[in-house]
Amino acid sequence: MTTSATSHPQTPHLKVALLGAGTVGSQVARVLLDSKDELALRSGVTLDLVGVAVRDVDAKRDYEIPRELLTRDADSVIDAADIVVELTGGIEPARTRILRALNAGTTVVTGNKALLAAHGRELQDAAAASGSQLSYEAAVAGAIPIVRPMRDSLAGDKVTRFLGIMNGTTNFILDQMDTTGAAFDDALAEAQELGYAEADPTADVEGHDAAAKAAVLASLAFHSTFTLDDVHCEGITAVTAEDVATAAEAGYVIKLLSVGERTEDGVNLRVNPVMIPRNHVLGGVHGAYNAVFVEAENAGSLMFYGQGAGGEPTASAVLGDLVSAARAIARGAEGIPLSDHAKLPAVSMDNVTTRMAITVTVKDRLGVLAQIAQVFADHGVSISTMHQTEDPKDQAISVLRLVTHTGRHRDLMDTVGALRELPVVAEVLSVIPVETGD
Ligand SMILES: NC(=O)C1=CN([C@@H]2O[C@H](COP(=O)(O)OP(=O)(O)OC[C@H]3O[C@@H](n4cnc5c(N)ncnc54)[C@H](O)[C@@H]3O)[C@@H](O)[C@H]2O)C=CC1
Ligand SMILES: N[C@@H](CC=O)C(=O)O
Ligand code: NA
Repeated sequence: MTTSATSHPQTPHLKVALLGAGTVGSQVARVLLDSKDELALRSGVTLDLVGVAVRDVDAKRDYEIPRELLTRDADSVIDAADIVVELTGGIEPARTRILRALNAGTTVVTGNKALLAAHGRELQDAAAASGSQLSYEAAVAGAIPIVRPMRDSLAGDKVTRFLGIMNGTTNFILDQMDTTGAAFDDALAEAQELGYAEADPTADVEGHDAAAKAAVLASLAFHSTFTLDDVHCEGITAVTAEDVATAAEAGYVIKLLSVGERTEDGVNLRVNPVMIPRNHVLGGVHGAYNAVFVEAENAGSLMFYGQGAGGEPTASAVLGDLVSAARAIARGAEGIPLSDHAKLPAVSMDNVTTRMAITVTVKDRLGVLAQIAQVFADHGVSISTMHQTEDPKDQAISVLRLVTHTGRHRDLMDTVGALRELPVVAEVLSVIPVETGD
């Protein structure tokens, strides 16, 4: 930290190094450079962007960063900085670079949920050992303040559950399929164009990004360490236009939900596509918007809503962390070590209770419905509604749409397994949990 630079002599100056100048990084650079005076007045600290480490200094960027700031030498800018902002993504070299900064006592701000969900504990320990700060508001639900409220505002409460829409790309795709009838691939291409998707959008559509966020948020909510492997994860690639249309006919909409739920034995973490009533508050979360509900013993229900992806919204979260970290450094404060003292284990899906919408095609024979009903009864699963239509392509086949009453996940999946084995069942077309909002 210095106080000698010329433009803002009255405030302490901090050197900021930026790693990565893509969708989010270029917007962070824009705010740091274009709003430097305003940020200094607001925070009492002048943030000097001293270097931007990139792979290609000549690449075209959303915001033109002065050429003299760009470098391919990440280590030099890290070593020269008071605060390092990591926005390159992925595990390596991001992990090594962040550790280099933290081990040297340098504050780090990152949006890298993939890294945090894999090596979060290692990074927290490095920060604790050197007294440096590690902040990552952008890593969960983009612009929405949720990491800080979970870490600080709810530190005196006991969180019992969070659930929400935490991936902008998949919400955008599902919303486009629902509202415009767009094809999956076209909606994904548009989400990529708008800067919502990860560098490899497989992470979005397979649910890994939402699962990483669930692990990061759960670690804070339940004072334990969870990784990506602890999250039951199903993406949206198996969701068809027919599923979306069928859900719509029944007054439902399909959303990719991320849930962290305290149980008797630990914490269940899951990400999967779920049918929710169209008039449910999560049914009204459109485009790349995200929403997170949190339930805590004393606070009751809380809801957080906002833009979950995109360069500018995500830059807002990064800048919030930056200003906050700068203020702490200026006061001489160290980072706050994050404890995982509760050490709650991740528990499997087996005992999670849910309702399930199951669509099967059956051979249209006498007694087929009785056979189907028997399979459900054998597994202790009760059917709530059943709707039979003729397959327009084949009159010998019927399409059966069933919705169950609430049952244990394991019983429901065993039922589906038994249906697959039943000779009268031609195909199990889809199996989607139903959230009733009760
Ligand atoms: N795009 C979004 O809406 C959000 C992104 N994030 C996270 O923010 C981070 C950045 O995301 P985006 O800006 O969207 O990604 P991006 O792919 O647009 O930008 C990453 C940039 O880093 C550069 N880069 C990659 N490896 C590098 C290396 N080894 N050295 C120097 N530069 C390197 C790439 O060339 C690219 O320009 C990721 O961790 C992502 O998960 C978090 C919240 C929202
Ligand atoms: N790819 C992510 C970006 C924000 O975290 C998403 O679509 O939500
Ligand atoms: Na956030």
